[in-house]
Amino acid sequence: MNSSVCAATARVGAKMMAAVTSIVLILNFMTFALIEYVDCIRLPATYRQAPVTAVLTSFPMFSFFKKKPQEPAPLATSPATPAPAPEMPVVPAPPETQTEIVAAVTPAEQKQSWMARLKVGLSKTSSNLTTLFVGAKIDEDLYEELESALLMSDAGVDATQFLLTELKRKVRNEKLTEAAQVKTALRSLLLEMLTPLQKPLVLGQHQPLVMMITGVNGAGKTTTIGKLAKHLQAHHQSVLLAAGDTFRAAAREQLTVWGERNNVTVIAQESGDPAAVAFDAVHSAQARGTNVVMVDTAGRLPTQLHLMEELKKIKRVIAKGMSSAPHEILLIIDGNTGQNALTQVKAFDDALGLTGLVVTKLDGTAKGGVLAAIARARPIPVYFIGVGEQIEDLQPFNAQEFVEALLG
Ligand SMILES: Nc1nc2c(ncn2[C@@H]2O[C@H](COP(=O)(O)OP(=O)(O)OP(=O)(O)O)[C@@H](O)[C@H]2O)c(=O)[nH]1
Repeated sequence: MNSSVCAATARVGAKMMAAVTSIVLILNFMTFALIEYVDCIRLPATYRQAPVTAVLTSFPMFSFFKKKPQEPAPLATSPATPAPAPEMPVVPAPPETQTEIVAAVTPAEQKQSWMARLKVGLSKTSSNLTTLFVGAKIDEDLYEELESALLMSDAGVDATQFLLTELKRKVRNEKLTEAAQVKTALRSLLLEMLTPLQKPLVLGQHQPLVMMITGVNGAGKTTTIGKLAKHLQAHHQSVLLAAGDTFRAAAREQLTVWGERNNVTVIAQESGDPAAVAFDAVHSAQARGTNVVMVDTAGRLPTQLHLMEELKKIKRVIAKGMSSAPHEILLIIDGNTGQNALTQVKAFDDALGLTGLVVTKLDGTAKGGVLAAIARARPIPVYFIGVGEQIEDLQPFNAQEFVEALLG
């Protein structure tokens, strides 16, 4: 009897303990939830949305350029917290602060995927060039096939003839007997030809470094500006953009909104005078101590002479704002335009005195040979080549990598 009373009491006690423990747990949970809620409503709305904003801004920005902004963007915008504008004299940066944008910053895996994409981009030319050496005899037929392959790769008549003549000479002088040896000889000739185009964009020589970005419509100017701005920021350079494409509807707004999202100041004006926008941008960069100014310009054909005159005017007006500027005048070339790209290089160089080229879209139907044509006719440095729309798809031009992608 006593033992059964004890057991019953123990069971009742255990149930009571469990009930008390549950109540305490529920109370704890409610208190914790209440504290979280109170904390949460005390935070500013923007902070609570921060993760969402971060996700949005971490998306590739390039598709964004072609989208219309949801709301009209303000004209001259700065990053969310505008940098103070100290009155800074314009002095050249000391040499030790000079830096080059080089591919060395690319991590190994990224480098591999870049090479893979470059190879895919140039695969058409590469397969045309490499298959003709397989099991071939060194004779006129081989040279004729090589001539066709080079012409089809957009190398143009002059570069093709030059390569063939030099190759025949090499074969004779070095007494080459195997097709594979001829291929190796071609590889070294191409490398010799393209190496002079490999020059890095040097930063830190001017404060600010002023770059004018030009090109025909749709060549990839705005996209390249976006990618370059990111590269420059990665090299610890502050960047200011001048929305000098006052022609294409919404170009200014797109650049402005992109600038806001990426903490890059954008100078824009309603006036529609690109030279005035560029002038303002240079002054603003001097006042803020910004490292690099990139002046976007509207796309134009070299045959539109009045528009080419407008470019010359932008250049002159920039020089009024800073006598040594513009320090870089870049032409953006669509790699798919074949020999027409060479015509563009010549025309823009004659009008402006180009300092560098960026060849975009080498991932499409591009054949790559146009670089050989440029090397022969106008060896202007190719600072960057692009194989896609992501930031990492724009990389400094490296002749060795390029030849490897073409000839394996
Ligand atoms: N596949 C590929 N597309 C690219 C590359 N670079 C740019 N593009 C695309 O090319 C199109 C034109 O690029 P934009 O940067 O707008 O060209 P733009 O020269 O500023 O054009 P306009 O302002 O009209 O003169 C866009 O759809 C870009 O996403 C590239 O390397 N590869």
